[in-house]
Amino acid sequence: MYNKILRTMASKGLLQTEELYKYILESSVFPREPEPLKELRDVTANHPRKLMATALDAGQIITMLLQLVNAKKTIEIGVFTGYSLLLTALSIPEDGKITAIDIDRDAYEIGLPIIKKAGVEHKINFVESEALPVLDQLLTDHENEGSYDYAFVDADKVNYWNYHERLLKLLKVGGIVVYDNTLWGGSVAKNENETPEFYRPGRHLTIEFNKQIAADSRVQISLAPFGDGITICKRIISRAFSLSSSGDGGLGASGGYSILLWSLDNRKGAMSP
Ligand SMILES: C[S@@+](CC[C@H](N)C(=O)[O-])C[C@H]1O[C@@H](n2cnc3c(N)ncnc32)[C@H](O)[C@@H]1O
Repeated sequence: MYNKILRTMASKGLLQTEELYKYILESSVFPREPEPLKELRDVTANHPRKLMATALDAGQIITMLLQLVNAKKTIEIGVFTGYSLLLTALSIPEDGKITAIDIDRDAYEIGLPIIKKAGVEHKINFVESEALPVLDQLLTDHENEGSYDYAFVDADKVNYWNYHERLLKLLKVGGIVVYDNTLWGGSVAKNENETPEFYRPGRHLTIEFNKQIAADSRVQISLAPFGDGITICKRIISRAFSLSSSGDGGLGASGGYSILLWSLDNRKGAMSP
C-alpha cells in the first residue's frame, strides 16, 4: 500500500522520482509528523479518493508557515477527510479558529473522531457549503475585513481566482494564503496533446490562475514545488492603497509604484509581524 501511494505521489508530484520523494518523506516528514496526522492518513488510505489529501511534504511546510505568521484566525476551503485541517488546528493556538468549508460533510466525518481525540475540535467551525457564498457572507461583516492571518485553498480550480479576490479582502496585510495543486501534476509545463484527457481542464485553469496571480501586485508569491505545487501568497498592500480590485491596481505588476506603496505600508506599520 505504502509503495503504491509513494509511486502515485511521485508521479503526481514534481520530483518525478520515487526514490527522492521517498527520501524526503522518510528522512524529514515522517519523523516529525504528529501522531494524530498519521492516524488521519491511515483512515484516509481506505478512501477511494485518498489522493485528494494534501501531500505530506506540502503539509510540513504549511505547518511552518502557520507558525511563522502566528496564525490564529484562519480559513480552509476544501477539507475532505481533514489532513490539512487537522495540521492547521494543531498549529494554531488554543484560542485560534478555522472556518473550514466543504460541500462534503461525509468525508469530514471520517476524520472527525481523530480531530476530537486530538483535542482540537473546538477550534473548528465546519461549514457544509459551496465556499463562495460563505466567503461573501463573511465579507458582509466589516469586522472580518483584513482580520484573517491565513487561508488554505484546496478545492475547485475553476473558482481559485474568485476565492483569491475575496480572500485578499479578508486577509490582513502580511497574511498568507496557500493555493494547492498549482503545478497540476506537472501538466502546466506540458503541451495539451501530451496531457492526459483527465488533466486537461485543470491544466488550463491552473495555467490561467498562475498567470493572473503572477501579475497581481497586491501580493508577494512563491510557486513552490511541494507535493502537487503550492503557491504561497502574502498580502502586501492594504486596501487603502489598492486602487482597484483588478489585480494590479491598473498600474502593471512590474511597476515600481506597488513597491512604493508596499514600503509606505511598511513605514505606517501596516505589516503584520
Ligand atoms: C483536494 S480535496 C481537499 C483535501 C484536503 N485539503 C486534505 O488535506 O485532505 C478537495 C475538496 O474540495 C471540496 N470542494 C470542491 N468544490 C468545492 C466548492 N465549490 N466549495 C466547497 N468545497 C468544495 C471537495 O468536496 C473536496 O473535499
